[in-house]
Amino acid sequence: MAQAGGPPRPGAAPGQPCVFKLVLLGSGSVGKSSLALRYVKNDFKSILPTVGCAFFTKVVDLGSASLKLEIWDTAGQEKYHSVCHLYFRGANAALLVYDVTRKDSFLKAQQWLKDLEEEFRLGDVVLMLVGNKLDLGEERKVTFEDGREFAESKRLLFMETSAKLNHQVTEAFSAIAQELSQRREEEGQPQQGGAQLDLNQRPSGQARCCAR
Ligand SMILES: Nc1nc2c(ncn2[C@@H]2O[C@H](COP(=O)(O)OP(=O)(O)OP(=O)(O)O)[C@@H](O)[C@H]2O)c(=O)[nH]1
Repeated sequence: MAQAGGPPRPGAAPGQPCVFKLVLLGSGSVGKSSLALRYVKNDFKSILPTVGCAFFTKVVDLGSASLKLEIWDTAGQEKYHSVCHLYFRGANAALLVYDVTRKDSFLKAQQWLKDLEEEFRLGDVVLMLVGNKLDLGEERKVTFEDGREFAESKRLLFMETSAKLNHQVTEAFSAIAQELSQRREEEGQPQQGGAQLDLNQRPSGQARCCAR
């Protein structure tokens, strides 16, 4: 099980990409691990339910800059719910994942948003609602409009994906990375680490540049 506080964070050399923490949240079996696996390794296979949290990293090349995503894949089973709260501390972004064939998972994603509201000022975190298992369209219980309307009402990014068919998976993570990068630029922060880094200043919701 990954540690809630994250891996050790040695000081890194200037010129390294900024590091952003992204958490995957949602009910059990909605496809969080499959989305992470598809994105990081372009693979799809049978996966055991996550215990606690799994951890992936991916460097994203945005052309003008690159950034490193630390992807925290939390366990969706209800018995791990309270533990998951430990993992989203310090997150810069969250994917709220539901299964388009399961209404309960859509409602659970909404509940996760409420939990996040208690932990963060929502504007400080990039949030995306993701309806996964789009390939099971005939069994769909949550319409595209349901998802889009809820996302719009809460000012979330929104996408429907299929980890199985590799549909919109890279696009979803890339959209998050773009938004993180854009916000960073708007804050006037460098995209690469360097002299402006203040290692003592690490408020929640801010990217950590070269501090890892
Ligand atoms: N048809 C279809 N099945 C999927 C898709 N994504 C995941 N699955 C399947 O759904 C099941 C659960 O996937 P996981 O990725 O383990 O789901 P999870 O949300 O990480 O589950 P927990 O670890 O319990 O939180 C597995 O059998 C996957 O193969 C998809 O896009 N389409």
